[in-house]
Amino acid sequence: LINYLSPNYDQRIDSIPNNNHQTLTSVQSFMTRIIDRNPGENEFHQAVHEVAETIIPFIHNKPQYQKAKILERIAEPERVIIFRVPWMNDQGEVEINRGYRVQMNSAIGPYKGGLRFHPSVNLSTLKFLAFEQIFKNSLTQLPMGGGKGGSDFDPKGRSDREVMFFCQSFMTELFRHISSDNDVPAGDIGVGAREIGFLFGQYKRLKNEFTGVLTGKGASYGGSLIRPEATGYGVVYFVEQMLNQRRDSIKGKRVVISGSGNVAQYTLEKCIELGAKVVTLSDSSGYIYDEKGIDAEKFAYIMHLKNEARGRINAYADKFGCEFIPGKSPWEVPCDIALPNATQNELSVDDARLLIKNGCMCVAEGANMPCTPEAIEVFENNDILYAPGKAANAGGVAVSGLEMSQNSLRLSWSREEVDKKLQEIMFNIHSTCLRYGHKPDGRISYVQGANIGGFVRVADAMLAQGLV
Ligand SMILES: NC(=O)C1=CN([C@@H]2O[C@H](COP(=O)(O)OP(=O)(O)OC[C@H]3O[C@@H](n4cnc5c(N)ncnc54)[C@H](O)[C@@H]3O)[C@@H](O)[C@H]2O)C=CC1
Ligand SMILES: O=C(O)CCC(=O)C(=O)O
Repeated sequence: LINYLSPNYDQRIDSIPNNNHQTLTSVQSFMTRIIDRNPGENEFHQAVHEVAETIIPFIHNKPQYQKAKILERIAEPERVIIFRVPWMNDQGEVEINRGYRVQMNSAIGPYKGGLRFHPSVNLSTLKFLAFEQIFKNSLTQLPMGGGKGGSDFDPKGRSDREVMFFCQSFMTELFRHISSDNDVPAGDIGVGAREIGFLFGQYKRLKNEFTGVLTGKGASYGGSLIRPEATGYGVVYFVEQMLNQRRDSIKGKRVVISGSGNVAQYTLEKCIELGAKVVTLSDSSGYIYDEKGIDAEKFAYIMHLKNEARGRINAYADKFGCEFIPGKSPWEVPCDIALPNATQNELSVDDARLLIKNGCMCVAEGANMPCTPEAIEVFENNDILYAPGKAANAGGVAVSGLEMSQNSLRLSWSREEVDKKLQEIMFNIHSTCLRYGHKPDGRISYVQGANIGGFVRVADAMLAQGLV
């Protein structure tokens, strides 16, 4: 618990409406219970604490939510499935991984959220992601509950054949727990178009039916146009909304991006399109720094490098003659806007201070929970435009929701239609953040706005549905 209580915690919590010492005590006792019930799950504690800090003051004078223990119930998964995934590698050896699906909350729709294949995957990571997903999905205003799943399988360095065998074995257990009306997985780290294709093929074979049970499918078999682009584009649409609040825009801004996967790629593309200069990308080996800026031609190379050749980011530096900084994150590079798009807790309090010192004025999370709680506190205390992932990166799951609608209708909408809906959804999420994010001093906290805006809809649905 101490980890999450930073030195000026009292001061920070005092700035929230309806707050008093009782509120602080309530957050502490709530978190003590969460930590006792979920020992060792640090990422989950971190995600729940960030939400509790804003929701407990909000429900202070709302006895209906307190009496029904809505927050306590939201922090308890409805169901967790853990299973063995045996498969055979190219050398003919048996390998065993662990598969998971966390079905967190279905108050407003079927469980919805991605699958992550990465060696770091464990229950704590997936519970934090599934918990975040509840609020994010609610903010989209689409009928989607919260879920997340995955495996400690590492697709890196595996042949297509090995990835296919793994996906088939994973789905051979998962298929009995999901369906288009009860749980609809999608991609996340390590799960892209290739993996979704293999997973969908096996589901169809086992169930003998063609349904929209996964999103992020290829366009030729029911996928929505713009779904691959949606998370990254949505991040940039959200940044543009935040900057507009200050009568500013992204055009001409210097942008630092971490990651080079799906979210980073399409964030980069939209930044280029809107006239920003992106100077970095990264992967787990380090970052590239291209002072000239990454243009459309270089973007095409990255798409090939990461999605087809499946190479490392230093190949970009070799090809275009720029710097590669091994083992480091790009936050030391001066910028106007920082977009952490790789993974959780990749941006520390020291990184946050350095970014501000170097002139950064806006941070939006393409990744889930990439900034540590202490880094977020520094951003908010310094009046940096800071958008949490559950608001800024909601475009991906929003277009997944639109893919589900198209599958149900057995129709497909044009790129323009989907992109227009995506822009509207990001605009509405931004408005929701403004509506619920006002602090007593007149400033906007996007953290507070996103948490409360996401909570209300789920909480009201839970109240209406009784004690389930
Ligand atoms: N794909 C989607 O639609 C959505 C993804 N997200 C989040 O965005 C983030 C990135 O996901 P994707 O781009 O989909 O995955 P991806 O697998 O396409 O790319 C992940 C990127 O992060 C980097 N990375 C992973 N672990 C790292 C580490 N420990 N240190 C440094 N770099 C690391 C990888 O090298 C890669 O560049 C994740 O936090 C994910 O949960 C959020 C919303 C939707
Ligand atoms: O598109 C989806 O269902 C999942 C997206 C996702 O995993 C996320 O928003 O973090």
